[in-house]
Amino acid sequence: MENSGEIMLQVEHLKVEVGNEIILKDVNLTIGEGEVHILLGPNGAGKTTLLMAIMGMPGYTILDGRIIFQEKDITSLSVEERSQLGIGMAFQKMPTIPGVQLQTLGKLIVEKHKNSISVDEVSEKVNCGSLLNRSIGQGFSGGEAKRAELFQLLLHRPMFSMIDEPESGVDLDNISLVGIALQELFDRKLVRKKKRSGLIITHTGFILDYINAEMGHVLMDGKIICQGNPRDIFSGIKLNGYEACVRCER
Ligand SMILES: Nc1ncnc2c1ncn2[C@@H]1O[C@H](COP(=O)(O)OP(=O)(O)OP(=O)(O)O)[C@@H](O)[C@H]1O
Repeated sequence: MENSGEIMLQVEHLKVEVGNEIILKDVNLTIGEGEVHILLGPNGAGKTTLLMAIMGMPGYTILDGRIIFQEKDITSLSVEERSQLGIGMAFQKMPTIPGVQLQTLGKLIVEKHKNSISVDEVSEKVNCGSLLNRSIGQGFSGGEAKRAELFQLLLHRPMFSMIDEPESGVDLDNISLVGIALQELFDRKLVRKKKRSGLIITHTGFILDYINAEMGHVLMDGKIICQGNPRDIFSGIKLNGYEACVRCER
């Protein structure tokens, strides 16, 4: 992946409240065009909160700071407006929509985005064929829900994709499918040289075997306390735990 030097997303001094608790205190993050960044941090650190706040989900109140996407201040825009600008997300827990089949949603996304790629083509990539005529999310196992989320994201192909723990609940047979699908999502050669970017939460680092991520960030205590080469950060954490990140604070 190349970086043209243009900034895709900038998060400045972000302070976010969820359910009367301040979860993010002062988050700063810059992601360039064509870059994929990895977000690490212990359970409860606020990784999902950061993604939800960038997406503009209700319940994630921004008390201070700004979110700039492709030079536009999106801090007060709705989820729909952010989605129209090119921000998309695969959630950690898939929402359930009884009565709406996954393939119906897939076809709507294809129509809306006038994609050349078909529902069947994408469902094959993430092994979703058997889920297409089921209600979205209803009774899906953890791994099925994760693959269905990626199915929607691959059809949507946003300029900026956020993915919350793509590996969680996915079995060993399907994990390489997920890795390859994400590799393709960020492959600019396949998308008319558009420099798509992403932010991926991972606990296992599996995605680093598939995507040459530019940067890793560690979120702890409501702030990004460490950033750098994702592989170095990940192996440091594996060896010494997140407490070593607090001491390191590079
Ligand atoms: N509605 C809520 N009310 C109160 N606290 C909340 C609410 N939603 C989330 N939290 C708290 O916010 C903190 C951050 O949660 P978040 O899901 O962002 O963490 P995370 O880093 O993604 O964790 P994990 O690695 O376990 O997925 C947690 O302590 C969580 O309990």
